[in-house]
Amino acid sequence: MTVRVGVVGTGVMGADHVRTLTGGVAGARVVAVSDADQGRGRAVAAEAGDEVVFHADPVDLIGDAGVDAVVVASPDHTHEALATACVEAGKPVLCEKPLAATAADCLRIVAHEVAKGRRLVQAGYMRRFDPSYVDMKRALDAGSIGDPVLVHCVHRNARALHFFTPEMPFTSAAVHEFDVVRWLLSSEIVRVTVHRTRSSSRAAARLADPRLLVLETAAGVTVDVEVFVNAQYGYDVRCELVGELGTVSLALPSTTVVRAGGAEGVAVHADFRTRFAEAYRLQLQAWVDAAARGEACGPSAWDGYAATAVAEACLRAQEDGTPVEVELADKPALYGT
Ligand SMILES: NC(=O)C1=CN([C@@H]2O[C@H](COP(=O)(O)OP(=O)(O)OC[C@H]3O[C@@H](n4cnc5c(N)ncnc54)[C@H](O)[C@@H]3O)[C@@H](O)[C@H]2O)C=CC1
Ligand SMILES: O=C1[C@@H](O)[C@H](O)[C@@H](O)[C@H](O)[C@H]1O
Repeated sequence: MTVRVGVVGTGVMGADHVRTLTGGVAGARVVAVSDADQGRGRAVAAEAGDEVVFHADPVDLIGDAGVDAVVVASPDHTHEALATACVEAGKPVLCEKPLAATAADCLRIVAHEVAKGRRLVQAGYMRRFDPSYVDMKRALDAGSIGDPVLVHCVHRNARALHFFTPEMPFTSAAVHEFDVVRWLLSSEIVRVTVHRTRSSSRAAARLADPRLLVLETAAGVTVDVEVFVNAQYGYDVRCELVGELGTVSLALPSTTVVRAGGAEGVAVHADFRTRFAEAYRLQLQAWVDAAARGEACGPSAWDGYAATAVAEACLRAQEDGTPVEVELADKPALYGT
């Protein structure tokens, strides 16, 4: 079966997903796109193929009988309404992270899905499909490093995007760490502390950057996260799990090492699109395969809610630097124990 996919939002990520679905994912065909910017949307549609339909209104794309499943890659504040419309239409949706702009918005998506009685939403936390994170989890679950005690994370961007607000280092960047740590450790994050340091002179006026976060999980593991969205030199994501018997880390994301001019080195990625290209592809492939089976896989709407709830706890914690508890709603049975 070929899954006919509609993509809402054809900016940086949406256009990337259209290209990946067209050239790197088996069993899928992009049949429709939508974007508030008609020129951009129509250009991406034309590039994807003559038969790709452009819908000016994303709700029309979701309702299109020729669309089996939807990717939502429009801005965060649009996610709740669009993901909910997909659930109402009974169509699988891969919704870019964060699942929605606030934890309350995420929880409303969860409530719609629970009322529908089946999982239709996959949150776009693609690191769960990244081969090196997958290997880390495999090593941990196999007992190779013993029980985990600490995790060290680094999340650096070369430059914050023009639309970055002071909240976004938590709600848009570190939210990836919140998701991947919950998944790696199979444990909820229950408490957060946000440490300020001197801000980089390269940060925008209202942006405190970098930040150091300390997370505590229900199982008592402590996690530190450096989030630095104006690190200048490139895109750099690191993670090391420390266990009672050893450690496991992400390897340098490079296939070659260059030795020249008396130095040895690897290239640093410019942004997430190249660093996580294979993760985005594997995420889409898993989503398409699950949609063809009438199932859902990967991070759920509940996972999307939990990650954003941690981000909101960080926003409260930054006010005076004291630890803040993460309050989660009761987890519906649809999402397991
Ligand atoms: N998983 C990941 O690593 C990444 C995820 N993202 C997420 O992807 C989403 C999109 O981000 P970018 O592509 O960077 O943004 P972008 O600004 O490049 O693209 C967004 C597109 O959505 C369109 N749009 C705005 N409102 C719309 C609406 N109501 N309906 C349809 N189209 C609409 C805009 O015209 C624009 O073309 C965000 O939620 C962001 O957080 C972004 C970067 C990386
Ligand atoms: O989701 C993403 C961006 O929105 C965010 O701005 C970056 O910091 C992340 O690394 C990237 O994966």
